Amino acid sequence: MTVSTPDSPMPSNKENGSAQPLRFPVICIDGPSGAGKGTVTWRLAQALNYQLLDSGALYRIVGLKAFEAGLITEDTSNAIDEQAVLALTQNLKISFVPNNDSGRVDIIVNGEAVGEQVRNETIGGYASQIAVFPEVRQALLKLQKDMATRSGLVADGRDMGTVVFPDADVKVFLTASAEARADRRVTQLLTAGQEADFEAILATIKARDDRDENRATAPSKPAEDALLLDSSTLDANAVYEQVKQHCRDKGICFNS
Ligand SMILES: Nc1ncnc2c1ncn2[C@@H]1O[C@H](COP(=O)(O)OP(=O)(O)O)[C@@H](O)[C@H]1O
Ligand SMILES: Nc1ccn([C@@H]2O[C@H](COP(=O)(O)OP(=O)(O)O)[C@@H](O)[C@H]2O)c(=O)n1
Repeated sequence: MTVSTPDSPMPSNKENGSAQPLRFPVICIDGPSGAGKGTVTWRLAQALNYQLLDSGALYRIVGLKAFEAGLITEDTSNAIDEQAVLALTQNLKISFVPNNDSGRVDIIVNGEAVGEQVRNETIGGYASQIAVFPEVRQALLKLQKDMATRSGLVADGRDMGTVVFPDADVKVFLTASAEARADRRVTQLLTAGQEADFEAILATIKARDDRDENRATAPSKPAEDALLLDSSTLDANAVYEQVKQHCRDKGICFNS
Protein backbone atom coordinates (compact mmCIF):
# COMPACT_ATOMS: atom_id res chain seq x y z
CA MET A 1 0.00 0.00 0.00
CA THR A 2 1.19 3.52 -0.68
CA VAL A 3 -0.20 6.82 0.56
CA SER A 4 0.46 10.23 -0.88
CA THR A 5 -0.61 13.73 0.04
CA PRO A 6 -0.09 17.07 -1.70
CA ASP A 7 3.47 18.20 -1.05
CA SER A 8 3.79 20.91 1.55
CA PRO A 9 6.88 23.11 1.33
CA MET A 10 6.52 24.28 4.93
CA PRO A 11 9.79 23.84 6.86
CA SER A 12 9.76 23.04 10.55
CA ASN A 13 8.39 25.89 12.64
CA LYS A 14 9.40 24.24 15.89
CA GLU A 15 12.25 26.03 17.58
CA ASN A 16 15.28 24.01 16.63
CA GLY A 17 18.57 23.89 18.56
CA SER A 18 21.44 24.49 16.11
CA ALA A 19 23.19 21.27 17.16
CA GLN A 20 20.20 19.14 16.17
CA PRO A 21 19.39 18.11 12.61
CA LEU A 22 16.24 19.73 11.21
CA ARG A 23 13.22 17.55 11.81
CA PHE A 24 9.58 18.21 11.28
CA PRO A 25 7.26 18.49 14.27
CA VAL A 26 4.61 15.85 14.87
CA ILE A 27 1.42 16.35 16.88
CA CYS A 28 -0.59 13.25 17.83
CA ILE A 29 -4.29 13.37 18.63
CA ASP A 30 -5.52 9.99 19.84
CA GLY A 31 -8.76 8.87 21.43
CA PRO A 32 -12.04 7.03 20.93
CA SER A 33 -14.73 7.59 18.31
CA GLY A 34 -16.58 10.90 18.59
CA ALA A 35 -14.12 12.45 21.06
CA GLY A 36 -13.54 15.30 18.59
CA LYS A 37 -10.13 14.23 17.23
CA GLY A 38 -10.92 14.97 13.58
CA THR A 39 -12.24 18.43 14.43
CA VAL A 40 -9.21 19.55 16.43
CA THR A 41 -6.78 17.84 14.02
CA TRP A 42 -8.19 19.76 11.07
CA ARG A 43 -7.98 23.11 12.86
CA LEU A 44 -4.40 22.51 13.97
CA ALA A 45 -3.31 21.43 10.48
CA GLN A 46 -4.94 24.53 8.99
CA ALA A 47 -3.44 26.90 11.56
CA LEU A 48 0.06 25.45 11.26
CA ASN A 49 0.02 24.55 7.54
CA TYR A 50 0.96 20.99 8.46
CA GLN A 51 -0.06 17.82 6.68
CA LEU A 52 -2.89 15.82 8.19
CA LEU A 53 -2.80 12.08 8.74
CA ASP A 54 -6.28 10.60 9.18
CA SER A 55 -5.05 7.14 10.17
CA GLY A 56 -8.59 5.93 10.85
CA ALA A 57 -9.35 6.49 7.16
CA LEU A 58 -6.67 3.90 6.30
CA TYR A 59 -8.33 1.28 8.50
CA ARG A 60 -11.74 2.28 7.19
CA ILE A 61 -10.62 1.79 3.57
CA VAL A 62 -9.20 -1.63 4.36
CA GLY A 63 -12.43 -2.51 6.22
CA LEU A 64 -14.55 -1.34 3.29
CA LYS A 65 -12.46 -3.21 0.70
CA ALA A 66 -12.45 -6.35 2.85
CA PHE A 67 -16.23 -6.16 3.07
CA GLU A 68 -16.57 -5.62 -0.68
CA ALA A 69 -14.30 -8.63 -1.24
CA GLY A 70 -16.57 -10.77 0.95
CA LEU A 71 -13.91 -11.18 3.65
CA ILE A 72 -16.08 -9.51 6.32
CA THR A 73 -19.72 -10.44 6.79
CA GLU A 74 -22.48 -8.88 8.86
CA ASP A 75 -22.02 -11.68 11.43
CA THR A 76 -19.12 -10.50 13.60
CA SER A 77 -18.63 -14.02 15.01
CA ASN A 78 -17.35 -15.22 11.60
CA ALA A 79 -13.54 -15.48 11.42
CA ILE A 80 -11.83 -13.08 8.99
CA ASP A 81 -8.94 -14.34 6.84
CA GLU A 82 -6.02 -12.13 7.99
CA GLN A 83 -3.74 -13.12 5.10
CA ALA A 84 -6.39 -12.23 2.53
CA VAL A 85 -6.93 -8.84 4.21
CA LEU A 86 -3.17 -8.31 4.24
CA ALA A 87 -2.86 -9.08 0.52
CA LEU A 88 -5.67 -6.64 -0.22
CA THR A 89 -4.03 -3.97 1.97
CA GLN A 90 -0.71 -4.30 0.16
CA ASN A 91 -2.40 -3.59 -3.20
CA LEU A 92 -4.08 -0.35 -2.18
CA LYS A 93 -2.83 3.03 -3.37
CA ILE A 94 -4.31 5.78 -1.21
CA SER A 95 -4.04 9.55 -1.31
CA PHE A 96 -5.53 12.23 0.93
CA VAL A 97 -6.69 15.60 -0.39
CA PRO A 98 -7.76 18.28 2.11
CA ASN A 99 -11.37 19.40 1.59
CA ASN A 100 -12.15 22.82 3.06
CA ASP A 101 -15.91 22.31 2.73
CA SER A 102 -16.08 19.14 4.83
CA GLY A 103 -13.18 19.97 7.16
CA ARG A 104 -11.74 16.53 6.50
CA VAL A 105 -9.54 14.91 3.89
CA ASP A 106 -11.09 13.38 0.78
CA ILE A 107 -9.79 9.86 0.26
CA ILE A 108 -8.67 8.65 -3.16
CA VAL A 109 -8.18 4.87 -3.50
CA ASN A 110 -6.53 3.45 -6.61
CA GLY A 111 -7.33 6.70 -8.43
CA GLU A 112 -11.00 6.89 -7.43
CA ALA A 113 -12.58 9.13 -4.80
CA VAL A 114 -14.25 7.17 -2.03
CA GLY A 115 -17.65 8.54 -1.01
CA GLU A 116 -18.62 9.77 2.45
CA GLN A 117 -20.07 6.30 3.12
CA VAL A 118 -16.62 5.29 4.35
CA ARG A 119 -17.17 7.55 7.39
CA ASN A 120 -20.30 5.78 8.59
CA GLU A 121 -20.53 3.66 11.73
CA THR A 122 -20.90 0.37 9.82
CA ILE A 123 -17.56 0.89 8.09
CA GLY A 124 -16.09 2.08 11.41
CA GLY A 125 -17.06 -1.33 12.79
CA TYR A 126 -15.42 -3.15 9.87
CA ALA A 127 -12.32 -1.01 10.38
CA SER A 128 -12.05 -2.05 14.02
CA GLN A 129 -12.45 -5.72 13.03
CA ILE A 130 -9.45 -5.67 10.68
CA ALA A 131 -7.50 -3.30 12.97
CA VAL A 132 -6.85 -6.20 15.37
CA PHE A 133 -4.57 -7.92 12.82
CA PRO A 134 -0.86 -7.31 13.61
CA GLU A 135 0.31 -7.88 10.03
CA VAL A 136 -2.24 -5.47 8.61
CA ARG A 137 -1.18 -2.84 11.16
CA GLN A 138 2.46 -3.48 10.25
CA ALA A 139 1.67 -2.99 6.55
CA LEU A 140 0.18 0.42 7.39
CA LEU A 141 2.99 1.47 9.73
CA LYS A 142 5.73 2.59 7.35
CA LEU A 143 3.53 4.73 5.18
CA GLN A 144 2.19 6.49 8.28
CA LYS A 145 5.73 7.15 9.53
CA ASP A 146 6.77 8.41 6.08
CA MET A 147 4.21 11.19 6.29
CA ALA A 148 6.29 12.88 8.98
CA THR A 149 9.35 13.15 6.75
CA ARG A 150 8.03 15.83 4.38
CA SER A 151 6.53 18.52 6.62
CA GLY A 152 4.99 19.09 10.01
CA LEU A 153 2.21 16.60 10.70
CA VAL A 154 -0.94 16.38 12.78
CA ALA A 155 -1.89 12.72 13.14
CA ASP A 156 -5.32 11.51 14.27
CA GLY A 157 -5.92 7.94 15.47
CA ARG A 158 -5.63 5.42 18.29
CA ASP A 159 -1.90 4.58 18.38
CA MET A 160 -0.27 7.70 16.98
CA GLY A 161 1.45 8.62 20.27
CA THR A 162 2.13 5.07 21.47
CA VAL A 163 3.29 3.18 18.35
CA VAL A 164 3.52 5.21 15.16
CA PHE A 165 5.18 8.38 16.49
CA PRO A 166 6.51 7.55 19.98
CA ASP A 167 8.93 10.52 19.74
CA ALA A 168 6.24 13.02 18.73
CA ASP A 169 6.61 16.61 19.98
CA VAL A 170 3.03 16.77 21.24
CA LYS A 171 0.66 14.00 22.31
CA VAL A 172 -2.96 14.49 23.28
CA PHE A 173 -5.44 11.80 24.28
CA LEU A 174 -8.91 13.22 23.80
CA THR A 175 -11.81 11.45 25.49
CA ALA A 176 -15.45 12.06 26.30
CA SER A 177 -18.11 9.90 27.92
CA ALA A 178 -19.69 7.32 25.62
CA GLU A 179 -23.02 9.14 26.07
CA ALA A 180 -21.58 12.50 25.01
CA ARG A 181 -19.96 10.88 21.97
CA ALA A 182 -23.17 9.09 20.98
CA ASP A 183 -25.04 12.36 21.37
CA ARG A 184 -22.60 14.04 18.96
CA ARG A 185 -23.07 11.28 16.39
CA VAL A 186 -26.87 11.66 16.66
CA THR A 187 -26.57 15.41 16.04
CA GLN A 188 -24.17 14.78 13.15
CA LEU A 189 -26.55 12.30 11.48
CA LEU A 190 -29.67 14.42 12.03
CA THR A 191 -27.87 17.46 10.60
CA ALA A 192 -27.04 15.38 7.53
CA GLY A 193 -30.74 14.55 7.17
CA GLN A 194 -30.29 10.92 8.25
CA GLU A 195 -32.09 8.91 10.89
CA ALA A 196 -30.37 8.37 14.23
CA ASP A 197 -31.22 6.11 17.15
CA PHE A 198 -29.34 7.13 20.31
CA GLU A 199 -29.40 3.72 22.03
CA ALA A 200 -28.26 1.88 18.90
CA ILE A 201 -25.43 4.35 18.32
CA LEU A 202 -24.37 4.16 21.98
CA ALA A 203 -24.21 0.36 21.73
CA THR A 204 -22.03 0.41 18.58
CA ILE A 205 -19.72 3.04 20.09
CA LYS A 206 -19.25 0.91 23.22
CA ALA A 207 -18.63 -2.24 21.15
CA ARG A 208 -15.99 -0.45 19.08
CA ASP A 209 -14.34 1.05 22.20
CA ASP A 210 -14.16 -2.42 23.70
CA ARG A 211 -12.54 -3.95 20.61
CA ASP A 212 -10.07 -1.05 20.20
CA GLU A 213 -9.05 -0.92 23.86
CA ASN A 214 -8.67 -4.65 24.39
CA ARG A 215 -6.87 -5.86 21.27
CA ALA A 216 -3.38 -7.26 21.81
CA THR A 217 -1.61 -5.11 19.21
CA ALA A 218 -1.53 -1.31 19.53
CA PRO A 219 -4.60 -0.99 21.76
CA SER A 220 -6.19 2.42 22.06
CA LYS A 221 -4.66 4.00 25.17
CA PRO A 222 -2.96 7.24 26.14
CA ALA A 223 0.81 7.48 25.75
CA GLU A 224 2.52 7.98 29.11
CA ASP A 225 3.50 11.51 28.09
CA ALA A 226 0.13 12.47 26.61
CA LEU A 227 -2.08 15.31 27.80
CA LEU A 228 -5.42 13.75 28.82
CA LEU A 229 -8.33 15.94 27.86
CA ASP A 230 -11.97 15.06 28.55
CA SER A 231 -14.16 16.98 26.13
CA SER A 232 -17.53 15.81 27.56
CA THR A 233 -18.39 19.29 28.79
CA LEU A 234 -16.16 21.36 26.49
CA ASP A 235 -17.23 22.70 23.13
CA ALA A 236 -15.01 22.19 20.09
CA ASN A 237 -13.55 25.69 20.39
CA ALA A 238 -12.55 25.21 24.03
CA VAL A 239 -10.88 21.90 23.11
CA TYR A 240 -8.96 23.56 20.30
CA GLU A 241 -7.76 26.39 22.56
CA GLN A 242 -6.54 23.97 25.24
CA VAL A 243 -4.74 21.78 22.71
CA LYS A 244 -3.23 24.85 21.04
CA GLN A 245 -1.92 26.08 24.40
CA HIS A 246 -0.42 22.64 25.08
CA CYS A 247 1.29 22.73 21.66
CA ARG A 248 2.71 26.17 22.51
CA ASP A 249 3.96 24.85 25.84
CA LYS A 250 5.78 22.14 23.87
CA GLY A 251 7.46 24.70 21.59
CA ILE A 252 5.15 24.71 18.56
CA CYS A 253 4.84 28.23 17.11
CA PHE A 254 1.51 29.53 15.84
CA ASN A 255 1.36 32.68 13.71
CA SER A 256 -1.86 33.78 15.38
N1 LIG B 1 -16.07 19.33 21.92
C1 LIG B 1 -17.12 19.04 21.16
N2 LIG B 1 -18.38 19.22 21.62
C2 LIG B 1 -19.45 18.90 20.87
N3 LIG B 1 -19.39 18.38 19.62
C3 LIG B 1 -18.15 18.19 19.11
C4 LIG B 1 -16.96 18.50 19.83
N4 LIG B 1 -15.90 18.18 19.06
C5 LIG B 1 -16.39 17.69 17.91
N5 LIG B 1 -17.75 17.71 17.93
C6 LIG B 1 -18.67 17.21 16.91
O1 LIG B 1 -18.81 15.82 17.18
C7 LIG B 1 -18.80 15.06 15.98
C8 LIG B 1 -17.61 14.07 16.02
O2 LIG B 1 -16.40 14.82 16.00
P1 LIG B 1 -15.11 14.27 15.27
O3 LIG B 1 -14.10 15.36 15.31
O4 LIG B 1 -15.47 13.69 13.95
O5 LIG B 1 -14.68 13.10 16.27
P2 LIG B 1 -13.67 11.89 16.10
O6 LIG B 1 -12.73 12.25 14.97
O7 LIG B 1 -12.96 11.80 17.41
O8 LIG B 1 -14.49 10.69 15.80
C9 LIG B 1 -18.72 16.08 14.84
O9 LIG B 1 -20.03 16.33 14.38
C10 LIG B 1 -18.12 17.31 15.49
O10 LIG B 1 -18.56 18.50 14.85
N1 LIG C 1 -4.56 4.63 14.40
C1 LIG C 1 -5.70 3.95 14.29
C2 LIG C 1 -6.83 4.56 13.74
C3 LIG C 1 -8.00 3.82 13.63
N2 LIG C 1 -8.02 2.53 14.02
C4 LIG C 1 -9.20 1.69 13.83
O1 LIG C 1 -10.05 2.23 12.84
C5 LIG C 1 -11.36 2.49 13.38
C6 LIG C 1 -11.91 3.74 12.72
O2 LIG C 1 -11.11 4.84 13.16
P1 LIG C 1 -11.56 6.36 12.99
O3 LIG C 1 -10.52 7.18 13.65
O4 LIG C 1 -11.85 6.63 11.56
O5 LIG C 1 -12.92 6.37 13.79
P2 LIG C 1 -13.68 7.61 14.44
O6 LIG C 1 -12.92 7.97 15.69
O7 LIG C 1 -13.64 8.73 13.44
O8 LIG C 1 -15.04 7.08 14.69
C7 LIG C 1 -11.17 2.54 14.87
O9 LIG C 1 -12.33 2.17 15.62
C8 LIG C 1 -10.02 1.56 15.11
O10 LIG C 1 -10.47 0.24 15.20
C9 LIG C 1 -6.90 1.97 14.59
O11 LIG C 1 -6.92 0.81 14.99
N3 LIG C 1 -5.75 2.68 14.70
